[in-house]
Parts: sequence; C-alpha cells; structure tokens
Amino acid sequence: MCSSGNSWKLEDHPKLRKGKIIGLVVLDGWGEADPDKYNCIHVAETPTMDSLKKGAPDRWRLIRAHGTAVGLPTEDDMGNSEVGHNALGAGRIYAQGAKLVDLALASGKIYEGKGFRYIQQCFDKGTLHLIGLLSDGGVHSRLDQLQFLLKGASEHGAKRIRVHILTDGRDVLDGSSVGFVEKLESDLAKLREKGVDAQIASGGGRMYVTMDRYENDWGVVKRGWDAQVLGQAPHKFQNAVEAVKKLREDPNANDQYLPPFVIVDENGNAVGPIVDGDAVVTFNFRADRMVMLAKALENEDFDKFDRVRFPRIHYAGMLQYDGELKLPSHYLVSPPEIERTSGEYLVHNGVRTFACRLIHIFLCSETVKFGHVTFFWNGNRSGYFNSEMEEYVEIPSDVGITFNVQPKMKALEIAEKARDAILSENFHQVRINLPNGDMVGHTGDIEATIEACKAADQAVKIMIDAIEQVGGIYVITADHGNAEDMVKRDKKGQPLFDKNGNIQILTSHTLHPVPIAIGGPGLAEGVNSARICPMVV
Ligand SMILES: O=C(O)[C@@H](CO)OP(=O)(O)O
Ligand SMILES: [Mn+2]
Ligand SMILES: [Mn+2]
Repeated sequence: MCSSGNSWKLEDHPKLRKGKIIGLVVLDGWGEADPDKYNCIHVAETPTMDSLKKGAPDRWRLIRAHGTAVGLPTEDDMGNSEVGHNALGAGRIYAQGAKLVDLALASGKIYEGKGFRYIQQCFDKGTLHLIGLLSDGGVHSRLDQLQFLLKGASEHGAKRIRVHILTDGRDVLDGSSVGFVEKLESDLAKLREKGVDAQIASGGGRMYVTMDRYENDWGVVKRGWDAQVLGQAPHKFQNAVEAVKKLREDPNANDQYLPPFVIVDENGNAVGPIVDGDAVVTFNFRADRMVMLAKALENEDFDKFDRVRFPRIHYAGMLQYDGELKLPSHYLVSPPEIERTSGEYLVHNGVRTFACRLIHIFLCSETVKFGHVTFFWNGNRSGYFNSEMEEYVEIPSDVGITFNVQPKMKALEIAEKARDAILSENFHQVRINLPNGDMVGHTGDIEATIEACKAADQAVKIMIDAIEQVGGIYVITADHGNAEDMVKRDKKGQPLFDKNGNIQILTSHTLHPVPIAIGGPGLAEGVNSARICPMVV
C-alpha cells in the first residue's frame, strides 16, 4: 500500500497486481521455535503450514512480533494481540500504550495532565481507587507502573488509596499471584508508614472477574462491580495475601479464574467500596479488557446489569480505550494515535472488505477474538468505517466450556465463512483471525494445544484452496507466538521444573518470530514473499 501526502488515493503497488482477491489469515499465537515436544505447532499435524514453510524463502519468511519491532518498550516484551493487530492493520509501528505510560511516568508529565488533575480533585475528601491487572506481564498492565503511580499519586495529594487487584496467570506463570500481592502489600505498608491510608480492597482472577472483552459476558464485569463498588463478594478476608493463598488451596485453583473476594475490617465491613466523591483509575493500558468496566463506571444509561448503586466519581482510564466512543472521557495518558489504517484506506479506494471474527459467548472463560481483526486492526476504533463497503461477521462459540475441552473452537466455521466470501467474489479483501493456537495455548494444556494447531492448519487450507479457485493472493501470518512453546525455560533454553519436579507450563505469549507466507495464483510472475516482505528475522 502506498499513498502520497494526505490523500487517500493509493498508488499502484510496484509488484502486486490490482484487482486480485486477497485472503488474509492471522493465526493467533503462532510463532516459530526450535522443534521439541513442547512446541505444539511442531508436534501437531500441520501439512498446510509445513508446505508453505518448505517453500521458503520464496513463500515463507519470519518477522518479529515482539519488543520494539511492534512498538513495545523493550526487547523483553512479548507480543500480544493488540500490538500485533495494530501493527498489521496500520502497516506502521506506533509507540504502544505500555511505552507511552512509561514515558509519562518517567517524565512526571502524567501528573500535569488533565486526567490526573481531574481525579486529583477528589483527593481531599475522597478515596483514590486503582483497578487493574496485577502482574509484570506487560500485556495489559505492569506492576512497576502501578508502583510508580501509587507513589506519585500519594506525593500529589492522595491520602486514602484502595487497590482492586485482578490476578493474572495468563501473561505470567500460574501461581505467581501470591508473589505479586506480597510485593504490592509491602509497597502499601511503606505508604502507610508515611501516613497514607493505603490498602488492597478487593480482588479476583482476571478471566472470572472484570476483564471480559467485546461484551461477551457481562457477568464477569458484574462480579467485579459487586466487589469493587458494592464491597460484596462470596469470599471475605482480612488481608489480600491470605486471600490469594487460601483461594489457591483449592486443587483446581488457577490465578486466571480466582473467585472474587473483598477485604474486610475486624467488624466484617468492606475496607474499600467505591462511593460518591471518590476517584477511580483503571490502570491497564490495554484497551480490550477494560472497555466494559469503563462503560459501567462512566455511562449514565447502562442496562447490562443492575449496578445497584452508580457512584458519582471522577473516573480516568490509564489511556482512552476506545477512540471512536471516546471512552473513557478522562484518561491519564493519551493513547497512540493510530490513524489512516489500511481498513480506512481500503474503503476510501472502493475496496470491499470482509472480516470474520469469533465471538465466544460462554460464562467465565476466555472471551473473544471478536475485535482483533476489526477493533484492533482499525487502530482501536469500534464500528465500521463504511458499512456499505465492509462486512464483519461474528461466529458465536460454544457455551460453558474452556478451550482445552474444544480445541477446534470455530476454526472451520470461520474458514468456511471466509471461503464463501472469497468464492462469492463480492469482496476484495477477506481477513480472518484463527484463535486456536492462542486461546488453547493460554490454558497450558499441551495435548489440547496440539489439536488446536491442527484445526487452525486445516482452516488455513480451506482459505488457500478458495484463493486458488478465484486466482487470488493469500497472506498467512500471525500476531505473536504462543503455541510454539509451552514450557518455561532457562537462559540456555532448557525446560524448567518446579520444586515438585513438574514441568513449569508456560501459558503466556512468547518472544518468538512469526511466519508470513504470501502466495497464490494472483501474484505476478517472479513476485514472492521474499520480494514483498523484505523484513526477515
Ligand atoms: O487474552 C488476552 O487478553 C491476551 C493475554 O493477556 O491475549 P491476546 O493478546 O492474544 O488477546
Ligand atoms: Mn493474539
Ligand atoms: Mn493471547
């Protein structure tokens, strides 16, 4: 895609022929790593991707999907769906939310901005509540940013602070929640020594409490609301370290799914419900899993669940999470301005787009890839650019199960919808996200992840076959790694074991590169991946 100046007109590509249907697949969580038994992509039967790989370098290249190559702060930052799809959709690298927050904290500018001033107005009489994911995963939030914010807010006048934590186990090892809560507790103790009344007030596992996405299951947000705002939860403890340790004693406990709890005082009263006159900050920088809570905290008219009480508060997001909805209206750091994305160029140039995304509608489990090829792809912007030019299709997933139980997910249905769209010849670009490698990879179930990769590969074949039939071009790539490495490793790459001799399962994304394969009969003679995509790892 080439354009000049501010014009929307696209110049003809020097190598790609015009008028060919493009089938674009994002394999979610599909990286390239050394082959061994923890590399589920290697172990799985993946003849389609294998045959593309055998065509390297003509048909298959590796590109970086982590660290500074996708706008993340450091080379130690794993890739994720937001940055991966932002970069793919915009065709450019933006300093991502994580980095912008780092800069604002380091320079102190965060405390001079309108967003901070807005919440500061409540510091005299009210409590400052901080709600977000407690880990150093760097995908949605980072512990050190929370630590800086706690210190900075107290230095800028916050006298009473309550932290509402969401335990992770998805971007970091399962079980690591205890350590993070201990660290936070020790910071809060230091603040208390300085006369700030600072405590953890509530908590719960990210996938069960608060961090739903794409309006998949409002029950998740409600559980968080009850604990954070109303001070009500089935589990009550007097301190958060005890809470997390106790809840983890259940043999099926998992940081991602810990039940909601509130911290109570010696009389059994919740120590930090959110009330009129308080300030609230959601400290996640990543958008998708904060949008729903932002709506509940901000929207006067709200009918997704009974809020019981709608406190009059000053609320700010760490970032603005949805540029189209301007949600939330107050925020501490301006988000990356991802403008002029490929989708917008396409509609301006009369290119018809079909995007197939998956909705998972089931209770308290991993949510969706619903907005990955739309919201993230379009620069964190909800809705269509032009609904006459674009069609977004959502496929509901199975209800009430976790993905290791049904690792095929809806890969075939997504691919069939895409195939039909390609064969209809009504669209110029058909793009899909295949969630299997990522969603099943996050469960840490190796057998199921192998099945997941096989299903995704079959779906890729359906797309490629359809593209062959219409003489089009396919682009198969991924947003970041996940399923290609399911074990935590030492610096030499050897698997790590816990104190009981069990392998340490890696549920997170990885730092590995991802493939990009470009091919199909629509490519002009002599044009191949190597010529179109020169960036190689
Ligand atoms: O599930 C999520 O929120 C993240 C991991 O934290 O995964 P992805 O970036 O693939 O959406
Ligand atoms: Mn992803
Ligand atoms: Mn993921």
